[in-house]
Amino acid sequence: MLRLDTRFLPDFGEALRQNAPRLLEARSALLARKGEPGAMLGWLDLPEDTETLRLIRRYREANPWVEDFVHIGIGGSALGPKALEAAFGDGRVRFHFVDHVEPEPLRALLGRLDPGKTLVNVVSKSGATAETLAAFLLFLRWLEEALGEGWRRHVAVTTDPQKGPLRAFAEREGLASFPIPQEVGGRFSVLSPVGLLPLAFAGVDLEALLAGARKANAQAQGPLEEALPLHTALLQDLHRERPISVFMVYSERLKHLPFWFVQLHSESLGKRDREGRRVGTTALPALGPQDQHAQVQLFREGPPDKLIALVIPEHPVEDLEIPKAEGLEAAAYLQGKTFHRLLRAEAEATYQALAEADQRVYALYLERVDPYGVGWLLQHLMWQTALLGELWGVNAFDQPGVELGKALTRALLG
Ligand SMILES: O=P(O)(O)OC[C@H]1O[C@H](O)[C@H](O)[C@@H](O)[C@@H]1O
Repeated sequence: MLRLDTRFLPDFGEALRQNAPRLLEARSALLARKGEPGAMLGWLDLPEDTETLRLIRRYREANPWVEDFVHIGIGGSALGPKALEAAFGDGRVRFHFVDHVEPEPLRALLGRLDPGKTLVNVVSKSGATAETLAAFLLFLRWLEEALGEGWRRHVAVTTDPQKGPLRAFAEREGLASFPIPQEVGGRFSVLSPVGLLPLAFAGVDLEALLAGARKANAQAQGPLEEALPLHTALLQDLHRERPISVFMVYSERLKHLPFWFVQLHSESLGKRDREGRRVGTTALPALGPQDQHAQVQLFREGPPDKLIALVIPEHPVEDLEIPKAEGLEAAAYLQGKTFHRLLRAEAEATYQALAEADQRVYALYLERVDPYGVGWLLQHLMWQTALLGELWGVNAFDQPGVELGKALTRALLG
């Protein structure tokens, strides 16, 4: 269950009423394109895709020997699974996310792995991303040297269903491969095999994850009063003149989630609109309670250039009591309380303190940090982003601005 709280934004109810026609129009415009080739709305259907789930399950069961899982991919091909594995992985398979090209950590990783017990999963929609291909070549050589012809069983490829160099390679070598549906872009792909395959090896409850995402889909398409993504899209829209959109999550397990959101928000919305104007707000990742001791000073007393969204878990999955001890009177107020109660109190205190400093802040209450709740949150945020694309007149599903950097990298390498 996901719940929006706007108690410190008393003007929001009225704004929602006034903006209802715009919001409903944005949703209709988005849904009207569903099914059109190139509309890139395939992420809407991923939570329903039980066939892919079945294939992934079967592959996981056929490979019980895997002890180390190397996930090679970057951006949308890494950030979602990285966030969810950290949150919900059962630790039985060790995960290694290779979304960089720094030689020292690559060497160190190869040095610690046993090729006979390692599955190398290469993930790329385009099949042509430099960082991903470079790392894949390295791991391919390493597997071939250690295992000879047997290397093939140690590689899985997740890429475009038809196009691209990795698809061609997988077919030629007869490798296990999984499709990223054509109509699903990288940063909207966490519930496709991009996320599902690694998370199956991490022991995550995939059904619950997808069931949560289906709830977000249902809510988003329901009556305006219940359509939460329309509400948070409006909150972001009303504050678009504030250049910074803080995404602060009160959960250690979800510590990588803000980085997934940063790509989703920034790459989808930071671009030129149809009139050529530059639009977008800068997503700033933050974590509670750690950032209470780092960024919250700025959020409270710094310039009023931010909209702050707090994600706050309402209940723990499992709680833990803070023990009592003699001779530590300073901690007396903590003793006998639970850790969740402390976390919640800190979140509420920050929420209130920010509002009292006249900062614009709202909260998304997550019933529990579990796959169901987080599946819901992820799909909610994808809806929010897609709706903002409509409201701001930008195509939320392309990223023309990153192409020049890629071309220049190639040129520099000769
Ligand atoms: O999945 P890939 O095709 O390898 O792309 C990986 C990432 O790099 C690209 O440059 C895009 O900016 C991202 O949107 C994408 O997620």
